[in-house]
Amino acid sequence: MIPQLSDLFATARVVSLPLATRFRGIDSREALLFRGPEGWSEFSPFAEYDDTEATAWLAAGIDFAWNPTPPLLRSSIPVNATLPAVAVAEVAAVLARFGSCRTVKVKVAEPGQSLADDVARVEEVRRILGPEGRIRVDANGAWNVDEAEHAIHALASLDLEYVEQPCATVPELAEIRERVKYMGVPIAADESVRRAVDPLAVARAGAADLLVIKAQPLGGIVSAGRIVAEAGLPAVISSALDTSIGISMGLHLAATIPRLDYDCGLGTAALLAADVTDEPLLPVDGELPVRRVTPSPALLELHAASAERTSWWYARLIRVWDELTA
Ligand SMILES: O=C(O)CCC(=O)c1ccccc1C(=O)O
Ligand SMILES: [Mg+2]
Repeated sequence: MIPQLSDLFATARVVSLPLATRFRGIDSREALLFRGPEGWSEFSPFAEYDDTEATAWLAAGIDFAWNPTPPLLRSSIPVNATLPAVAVAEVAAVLARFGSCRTVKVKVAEPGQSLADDVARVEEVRRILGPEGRIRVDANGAWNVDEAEHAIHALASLDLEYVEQPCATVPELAEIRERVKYMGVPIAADESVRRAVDPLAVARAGAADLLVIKAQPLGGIVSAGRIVAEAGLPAVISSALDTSIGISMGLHLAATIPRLDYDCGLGTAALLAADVTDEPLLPVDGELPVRRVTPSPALLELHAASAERTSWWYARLIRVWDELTA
């Protein structure tokens, strides 16, 4: 069931949360929050996404607010720390925000940086985690196949759990996966799932060993859960740098997945310098509890987006709701 626009606007609030560390080229994260019969939910497609792409994000937000979740199979979710492409000198301080996580996802291939920067950053993470720590890297599709092969050769001695979206396209993923198979480095697909016309194409092509699954871009808990089941590959449930309310949606998705073989990328509230709740979903001993989140009125007020940005989000909500109900 899709609520009326007036039902959404009855509780809608737009917030702008400062980031502790620049991430994906942004210093603050905007989100539209609203409440339904099941509780608070989030609509936060990135600003540059068009209305068609944002439609799945709204379907997800509505689903989490209006529909009961499927049965929850666990009450706590192991999570990784997420390290933006910061300088070596900043690595320890950023990781400290996540508490003691055994797994770190390191952003690599940042525009304007070199492979040497990536190697130095991953070396520093390995030094801090020790040999038992699990390190995965995420290139956000920035390498071509040769660059990916070169980079994986340079990073492999640091012991990689997997490489997330080394290249942009499914055929490139298939090619790099074949080239590094002999090294035992698995390939994960993220953008090739959440931004693809067909999220199952990458699995069908045999182009990835595992999938990164995000609740909002994949249309919500039920829809994302179906994709995981049909893909038949291990899934890492991750955030889209959501507020604690969006993280809560991801945690509920993670709790419904029959098998969770990898730590989930849901620790990202630690990258925010402020949140909408007095009890943010920050990892403790590498875990997060599966629970809903209610924002604090004072924090909604304190972090309210400007009038101009609020109008922008309201207009976007109207357009995307129109597209969703068309
Ligand atoms: O997976 C994680 O550790 C955190 C989520 C994350 O990295 C992310 C957050 C916002 C936008 C894109 C991405 C990404 O995985 O590429
Ligand atoms: Mg990714």
